[in-house]
Amino acid sequence: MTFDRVPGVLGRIVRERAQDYADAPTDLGPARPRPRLFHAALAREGLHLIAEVKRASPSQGRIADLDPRAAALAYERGGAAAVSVLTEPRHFGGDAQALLDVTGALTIPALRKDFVVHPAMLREAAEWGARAVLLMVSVLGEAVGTYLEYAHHVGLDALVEVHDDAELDIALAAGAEIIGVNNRDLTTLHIDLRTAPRLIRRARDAGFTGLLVAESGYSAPADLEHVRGLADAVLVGSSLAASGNLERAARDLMTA
Ligand SMILES: O=C(O)c1ccccc1NCC(=O)[C@H](O)[C@H](O)COP(=O)(O)O
Repeated sequence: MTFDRVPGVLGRIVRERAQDYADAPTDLGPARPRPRLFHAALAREGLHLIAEVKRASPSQGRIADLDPRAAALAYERGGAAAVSVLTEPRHFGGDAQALLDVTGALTIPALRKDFVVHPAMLREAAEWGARAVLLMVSVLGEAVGTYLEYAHHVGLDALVEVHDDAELDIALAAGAEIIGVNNRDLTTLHIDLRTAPRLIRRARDAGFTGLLVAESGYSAPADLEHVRGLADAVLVGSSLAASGNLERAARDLMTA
């Protein structure tokens, strides 16, 4: 699979990741049971927080020198239902050890947040203790259905991310159980908080009965009013990571 058609910053990142995994074996190993712990954490009544361990990003540069384990434990104490851990090294300051440190310490489930371009990344995520992976329709296109099967094979839930109507149609056709709508256009890095509520309504109108996650750009309780009663969860990184007190920031953000 080549990624020449993926534009902008995102294109650069995914081509780098494809190069990183160019020689990795495609074998997923034996099938593992899927306990659906990430799904279960978000499926209860109400709006849940997926708090992200995010040390840097293309839009913000350096955010905070977080210790991943301490950060994730603070998020857990602050009421997060799940954590997202970046493992992309060049632009987000992530690595395998960050995920291993988090999954070794937490009781809530962890999502491996990376730019999945190769089946080996799913096998790794399972081996490193993640309960879910991010699959981006903007990167994988129609192949997201195949990657969804790979994720399930290794026992992982998948957060299938979309940003526009065409990507949502692909996620629905692929049989996604959890769809994330990213408010951030990953080509321009522009954030529009109207994107998630619009596409979430569209998914429900199309008969989608799975879980819906609103992603990116949330920093205050008032921001969440756009998605309260619509989304099952919000995925928040930069504002929490930069707060200086992750436990309190997580708790304060979700207080209606
Ligand atoms: O965050 C970025 O600048 C970025 C740039 C290019 C590709 C992906 C990027 N971020 C991934 C995400 O969408 C976020 O990490 C996640 O949704 C949390 O967003 P935020 O709360 O705005 O940090």
